[in-house]
Amino acid sequence: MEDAEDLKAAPGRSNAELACLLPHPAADANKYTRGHLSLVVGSAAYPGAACLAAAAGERAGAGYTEVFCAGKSMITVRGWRPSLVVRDWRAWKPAKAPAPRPGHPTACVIGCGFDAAETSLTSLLMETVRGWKAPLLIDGGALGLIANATGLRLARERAAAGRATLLTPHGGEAARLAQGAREALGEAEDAAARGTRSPLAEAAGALSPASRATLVEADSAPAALACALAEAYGAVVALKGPVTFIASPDGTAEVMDRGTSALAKAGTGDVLAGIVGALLAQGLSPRDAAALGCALHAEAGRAAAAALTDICVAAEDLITHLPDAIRAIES
Ligand SMILES: NC(=O)C1=CN([C@@H]2O[C@H](COP(=O)(O)OP(=O)(O)OC[C@H]3O[C@@H](n4cnc5c(N)ncnc54)[C@H](O)[C@@H]3O)[C@@H](O)[C@H]2O)[C@@H](O)CC1
Ligand SMILES: Nc1ncnc2c1ncn2[C@@H]1O[C@H](COP(=O)(O)OP(=O)(O)O)[C@@H](O)[C@H]1O
Repeated sequence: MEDAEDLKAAPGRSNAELACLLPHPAADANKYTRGHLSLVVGSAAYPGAACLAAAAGERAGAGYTEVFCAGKSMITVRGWRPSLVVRDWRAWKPAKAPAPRPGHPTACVIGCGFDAAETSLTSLLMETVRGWKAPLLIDGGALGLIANATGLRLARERAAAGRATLLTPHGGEAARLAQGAREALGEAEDAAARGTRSPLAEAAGALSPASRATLVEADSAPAALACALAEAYGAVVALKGPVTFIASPDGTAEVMDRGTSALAKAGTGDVLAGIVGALLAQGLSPRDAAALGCALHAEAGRAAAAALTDICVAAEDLITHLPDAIRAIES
């Protein structure tokens, strides 16, 4: 990896490059071949996040959209959109799900509407990080729950097993992930001082000096922070903000700067997670799913602002205007 000062994210992709990735259904498609999206979302405190992420995922092309949520959230999610398949999250068994097979892509989104203070959700998350074989997108409150030495170790074990992970933090969540990586570095140093061998110590030892420096600093630039988190957690990281940086564990990064401040409203991140998760569930790589999903989200924000003004846009409007975003990218 380059020195932190030298880090340059590649410019955003062109419409032509993105249009090639759009997952139009094949003539012989059925709901299973189009992609199965499982969302583990929506605690009792935040049923709305489940509604937004799931509806966005369905609209972004997933053939079968299944929501696992708190029992108290089920009625809200069912009432919001009858086409969603809604289950209690006690029925979520990530390790028992079949491995993805050719022609039947699948992915999971976890964390929209999790409360990071709700530690009872930690086992649900860690079981998923450990057991879910297909691509996994971690968002919202789940990012706070994975931001520790155990979470980092499990994320790295997924990467070592060839299982894809995508993290979608906002600035506050990215700061927590960096704190978790610092905790892991500290534990690794303690283990090294004791002469104990541990996977965490080896992982921390292998971290590039640039990433180490970025994680230790309090105010790292977002591009460098996205790259350092990607390397530390072994995941693609889309660090959201007025400009979004998409970084991969190999040290490459790209910018997505199509957004609008009309997007600065509660729930727009849940919509993004649903869109990107649906693209993963339709077989795109994490890097391509993040690049296309973030661009579609931003274009939907622009289309919604054109129709409604940049004052009036709310998260639901992005779902309504997703077709305009697809047309903008195809034009
Ligand atoms: N309708 C709903 O049900 C909604 C549920 N949501 C869910 O609420 C949970 C908590 O998410 P929150 O983001 O509100 O709370 P967080 O606990 O993640 O964020 C709280 C703190 O993080 C920092 N922060 C937040 N956004 C930031 C940003 N964009 N840039 C820099 N720092 C930032 C601020 O210091 C803020 O006080 C998540 O699981 C999320 O999915 C939210 O997405 C809002 C909508
Ligand atoms: N000023 C801005 N300009 C462009 N995009 C923005 C701006 N503010 C927020 N966004 C986008 O809106 C989304 C907000 O996500 P997030 O903070 O996770 O919201 P929430 O947690 O409420 O769902 C991100 O995709 C982010 O890039």
